[in-house]
Amino acid sequence: MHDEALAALEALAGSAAQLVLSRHRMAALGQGDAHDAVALSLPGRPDCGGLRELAWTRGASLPAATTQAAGNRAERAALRLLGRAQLVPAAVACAVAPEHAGVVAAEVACGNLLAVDAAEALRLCDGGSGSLTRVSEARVPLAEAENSRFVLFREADGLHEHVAIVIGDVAGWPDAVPVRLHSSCLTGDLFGSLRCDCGEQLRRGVAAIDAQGGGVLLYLSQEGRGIGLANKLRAYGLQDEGLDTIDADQVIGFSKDERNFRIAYEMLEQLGVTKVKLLTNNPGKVEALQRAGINVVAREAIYGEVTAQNQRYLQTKAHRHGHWLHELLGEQDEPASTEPERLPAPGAVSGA
Ligand SMILES: Nc1nc2c(ncn2[C@@H]2O[C@H](COP(=O)(O)OP(=O)(O)OP(=O)(O)O)[C@@H](O)[C@H]2O)c(=O)[nH]1
Ligand SMILES: [Zn+2]
Repeated sequence: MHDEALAALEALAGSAAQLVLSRHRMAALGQGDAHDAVALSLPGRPDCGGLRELAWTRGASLPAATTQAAGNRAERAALRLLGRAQLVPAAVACAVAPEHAGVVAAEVACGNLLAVDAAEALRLCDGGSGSLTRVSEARVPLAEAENSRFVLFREADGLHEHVAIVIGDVAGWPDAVPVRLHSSCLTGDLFGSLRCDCGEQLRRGVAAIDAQGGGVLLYLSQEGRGIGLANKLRAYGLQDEGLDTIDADQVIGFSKDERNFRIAYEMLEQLGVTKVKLLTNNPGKVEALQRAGINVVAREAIYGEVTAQNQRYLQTKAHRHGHWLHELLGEQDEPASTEPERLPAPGAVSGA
């Protein structure tokens, strides 16, 4: 947005613009315990540069005399839509003054403005059953698993496509199907970035599933733990200034993990897979699948290499995300076992 657009918006609505920020951005601004969305009324007439600084710049602070209120449903929906589009979750909002309602309605009627119903937007962002369509599939032999099929699923609004790589024949599998949920990482998966362990985990995951006679790898369009590549690169810049992976995401307005693994449940359901052995170090993936109703009977570790460049990232995942990486990092407070852990039945997981 630029200053003329901001002025035009205020003139059309007949009210001063507010800045709507997420709870995580508010925490980064030193305002804990905020609502999911917070509407800020700023003193003076801030320009777009000032708003942008408050939205995602490190070290910014709220001007004195700023007042804040819990975001209403439209403001919450705006942040959810921005997050879904993997943009920075910060919105400029103007309430339409009663005497401007007619002009705004006319602009909507002639197509200059798009009216979006907040409740519908929230429903869309929440996904839910039936939101995935199985679109197409083909045999794609892989170096690590020759007998592979790619099955593509598309979300209802077409923004995201996810691929199930089905290795071998999983229909009618007698026991738990080996499954890996892998969130996309362009830098690591495709280019072998040393900042993370994703590329190795991807290839080792495919090889491990093949070695076990078959299974499914879900390649999920959730770049940067769901914040998108643009924001992941912003977060990398902040990490280069000294922040860890969680604090960097918070500066841009995101939680420590923006992914929703319900999509994985729906893909498995459509593939007829209900009982799985999960290849992961992430307790959140186990919990999410259990909660959705998948029977996760075992969990197997899947490691990449620790490098000088990714060590801090992996340590943060172990210490702040609670990932099972202590053995990999040579930290002895986790049972050292190469056997799959036995897991409790769905419903028995605490907090599920
Ligand atoms: N926001 C953010 N995302 C990152 C960063 N480094 C890697 N990622 C993303 O983190 C995700 C890692 O995905 P996975 O390998 O499926 O998952 P995981 O949660 O580490 O769990 P595992 O199953 O144990 O591998 C990918 O989407 C990467 O793009 C980072 O510094 N910031
Ligand atoms: Zn990665």
